[in-house]
Amino acid sequence: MHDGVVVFNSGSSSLKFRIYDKAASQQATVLVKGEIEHTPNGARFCAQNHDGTVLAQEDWPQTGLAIYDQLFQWLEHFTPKGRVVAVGHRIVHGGADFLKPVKITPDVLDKLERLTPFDPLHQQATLAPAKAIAQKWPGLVQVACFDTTFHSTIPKIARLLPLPRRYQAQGIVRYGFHGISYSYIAKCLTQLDPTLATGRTIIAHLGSGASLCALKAGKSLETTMGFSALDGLMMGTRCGAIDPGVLLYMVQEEGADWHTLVQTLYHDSGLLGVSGISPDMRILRALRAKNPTSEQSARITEALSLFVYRIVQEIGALTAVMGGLDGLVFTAGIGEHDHMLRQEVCQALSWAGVVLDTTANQQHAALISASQSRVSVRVIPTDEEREIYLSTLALL
Ligand SMILES: Nc1ncnc2c1ncn2[C@@H]1O[C@H](COP(=O)(O)OP(=O)(O)O)[C@@H](O)[C@H]1O
Ligand SMILES: CC(=O)OP(=O)(O)O
Ligand SMILES: [Mg+2]
Repeated sequence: MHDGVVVFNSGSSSLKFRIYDKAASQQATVLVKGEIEHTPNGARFCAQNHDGTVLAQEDWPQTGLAIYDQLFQWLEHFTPKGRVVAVGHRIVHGGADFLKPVKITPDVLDKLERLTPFDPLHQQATLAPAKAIAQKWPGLVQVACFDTTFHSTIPKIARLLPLPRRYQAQGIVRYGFHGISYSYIAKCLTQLDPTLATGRTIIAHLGSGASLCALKAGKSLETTMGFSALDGLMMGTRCGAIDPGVLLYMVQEEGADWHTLVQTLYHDSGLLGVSGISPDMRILRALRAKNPTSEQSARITEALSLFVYRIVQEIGALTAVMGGLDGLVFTAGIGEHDHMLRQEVCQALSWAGVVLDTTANQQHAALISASQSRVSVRVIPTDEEREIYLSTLALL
């Protein structure tokens, strides 16, 4: 009989979950892993055994909170022999109060809920499984791990926003996100490439949400997301950093209220907004390949070019902050799988001494820079679930 630790990693386009074998402790042995991808008609659910055997592959009509009932039913059905001893969660915003993982209590839940205005897209969504479990199994130990934790090393001056001081007192400062992923990659680098781990490396977490982290001597020195997960790079449905004058225009000329702004900036912009088709890189690439000369493909090309342009621009800014660049790591859905995107970014970085090994890149090799490249370029699949598991274990 195995004691299991369940991990939930809610992202903006998916909910990834894992059951770890607690008996294997630090080895982080996965018993079951699965994912719920949000689709326009509901959700696509899949789960696999530790050996890759498919346990389920289903389309669910449920959306929102109803997904958790369905998922818990599946998990309960699957784990009657075992015992779940703890659940670890990715929570996006820890604010100023939560600087490291904590056990979830009603008071902690309450404080985290109050950070919802800081991140209307994720905070409620990442708290939802924790709240549902607290209701269903009130005695079960739950641990919150935060995207913001890894960035607590960012210098004070880089945290400040040049606004009137009263906003700083309200917590309106820069936090940074995707820190669970960056923490995992930083640890991988110490094993894979100690020179990069102690040098100046940019990690590009390019998924549905996207950001860059300037890692200097293993610590976060700067990152492209700031106060909220809306800042920085262009993303699947988010615009990233834009001139605040545009918001003033929307308010004044279109009468946009808070709801309209949230919808436009978080949900209707980015790759989706510019292509007018989809936020999903796989869909955009496939449509363009099918009919390269269509008007639709021209819009897709423009969206992809802007996506690359913003990454290159921000890599330039982070390189300046670090005083140079020794390494570049691609990770998350797009970073791990889209070799064309990596090639375009690397080509635009030849000024920084990046030379790509195109064959290694097409094969998604671990090291994709050529031997003469001044900058080592790597692809490291992220594993936020493992990071959450180990933090949860540490608090048990
Ligand atoms: N094989 C692939 N090729 C290109 N892009 C991909 C591929 N697989 C996933 N993606 C991109 O990655 C995104 C999901 O990334 P992920 O890191 O899982 O996001 P999140 O954790 O925010 O849900 C998808 O929306 C899609 O754009
Ligand atoms: C912080 C953030 O943008 O997360 P995600 O990539 O899951 O949307
Ligand atoms: Mg993610």
